[in-house]
Amino acid sequence: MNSVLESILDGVRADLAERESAVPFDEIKRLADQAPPPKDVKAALLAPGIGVIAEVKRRSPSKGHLADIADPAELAASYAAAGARAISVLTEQRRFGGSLADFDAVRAVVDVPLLRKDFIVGTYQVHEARAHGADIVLLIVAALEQNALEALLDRVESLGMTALVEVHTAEDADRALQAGASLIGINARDLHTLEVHREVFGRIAPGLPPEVLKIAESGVRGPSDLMAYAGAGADAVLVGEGLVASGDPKAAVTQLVTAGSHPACPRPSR
Ligand SMILES: O=P(O)(O)OC[C@@H](O)[C@@H](O)c1c[nH]c2ccccc12
Repeated sequence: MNSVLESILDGVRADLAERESAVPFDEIKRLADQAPPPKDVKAALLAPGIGVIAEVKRRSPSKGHLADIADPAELAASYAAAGARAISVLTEQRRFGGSLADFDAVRAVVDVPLLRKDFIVGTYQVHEARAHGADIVLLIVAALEQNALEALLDRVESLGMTALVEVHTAEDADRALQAGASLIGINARDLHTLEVHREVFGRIAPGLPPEVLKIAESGVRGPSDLMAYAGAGADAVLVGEGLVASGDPKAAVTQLVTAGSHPACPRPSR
């Protein structure tokens, strides 16, 4: 595993150990069982047009500070009002400045499916995501051994949620399919250099079966990037920086949603 990812995971494990001692596993499981049922994520993503998954993101390892988000709930409500199909909330604290408090604030005000965007390393975090009302959980292939990936995917599905399985390479994509992923995110950001290479999507997506839903992750600056990803077979795009650092996230997400539902926007064939 590469060192950027390894050091992020070290921090994630340390923070997780603290939460596990504050709220024991049995308790988080009980809270997960009491949460309102998860939403039908695939139905939301299969609606006509290319979907936009809009992200609440304060900072990133590559750029540092991205945006002062005083009120994540207000930002998320504006995403949903503009027609975002789903909302992603970073909950990793050390590198991305996110938190479960941000997630809760967003969950309280929006009805669209919510993605817990974090580095999931164990089952505790999956139940924790459900306890906080998550519908989608990110599983990053590069961060997990194959047996862990498979066990976590089963756990996510057994709680009625949907796993977004993130890949960076064709080898990752094979592992995701092997694990049974039906929603795959192709992340254009290189894990080693942290640079974005948008053409990665077009290299990997054609090798995925048509019934797999494909999300293009990272590097969407505006409608023309959305159109390009759509032309390469994306069902939806996941956008963070391009919204939060735009100065007017509501206008930026509206432009993307409009482009994604425009008749000229390419559609995946299935
Ligand atoms: O801000 P961008 O370039 O629009 O990227 C969004 C999203 O793809 C990115 O936040 C992301 C993709 N996979 C991740 C895994 C962990 C943390 C963050 C991410």
